[in-house]
Amino acid sequence: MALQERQEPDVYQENFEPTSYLEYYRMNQDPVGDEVLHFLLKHYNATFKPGGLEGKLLIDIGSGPTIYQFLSACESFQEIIATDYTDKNLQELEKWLKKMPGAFDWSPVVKYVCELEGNRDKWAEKEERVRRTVTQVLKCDVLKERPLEPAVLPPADGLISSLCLEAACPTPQACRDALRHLRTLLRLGGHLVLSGGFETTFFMVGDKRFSTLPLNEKFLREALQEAGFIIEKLEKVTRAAETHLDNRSDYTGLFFLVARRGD
Ligand SMILES: C[S@@+](CC[C@H](N)C(=O)[O-])C[C@H]1O[C@@H](n2cnc3c(N)ncnc32)[C@H](O)[C@@H]1O
Repeated sequence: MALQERQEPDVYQENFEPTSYLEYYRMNQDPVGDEVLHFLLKHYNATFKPGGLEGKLLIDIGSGPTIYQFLSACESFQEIIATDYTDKNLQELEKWLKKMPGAFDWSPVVKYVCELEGNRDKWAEKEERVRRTVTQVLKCDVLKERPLEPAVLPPADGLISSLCLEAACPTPQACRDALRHLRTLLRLGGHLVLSGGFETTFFMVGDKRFSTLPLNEKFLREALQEAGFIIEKLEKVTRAAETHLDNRSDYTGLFFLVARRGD
């Protein structure tokens, strides 16, 4: 199938400012970011705790400039590869990974996850573990048949992706195709851990508005089945009343699912 040509100007390369986006993740300062973090961190912790998913290689699809999604997975995967579509996000990730000046302070979020794991004092150690485990930061485009080209990687044991597909896919068919593209990165029996918002049509990054593909449970179940995944767990939460007043995005809820790649 012909690659999805980008008609519109490259809104993410041009307008997605990592430092503006990171403002959502200043813990205890942003109700929307807190709602997302509390939900996702709880389920990442439950998914990657001892006895949960584990393996050699985990690839994060559409990492953005964030590292919260690695905090539990770094305990059960030997190597994590972060990926994103924009150069600025990849540079922001490198800033934190290499402890460069001006990097975002994730320590409140790291401490929160260490508390979930029962040892808040280990937060500095946890940060170093993430820095050791995230070995590469690669360019990614989920609309391409081979999302990570030109990089060629061994089949991953796991994929994670948070709040990316709804941002990256302009149509439902593009999302179905993206799931098929992601499947090619995963070994047979490997797991996809997918999370995001329900019914989101836009979100703001600073003063820039990004349109998104509104997802719902029915569509996700059908699209994942069509792409050859078996859903093993799907958690969801309705958006809290107090964040509905926040007009930076119109998501109605959040989902977190674990699916296995069938043969
Ligand atoms: C809402 S942000 C999510 C970032 C991060 N995963 C998180 O949990 O906050 C959406 C991300 O999707 C990325 N993106 C946009 N188009 C993409 C594409 N075609 N392929 C992969 N990622 C894309 C953007 O660069 C951005 O980092």
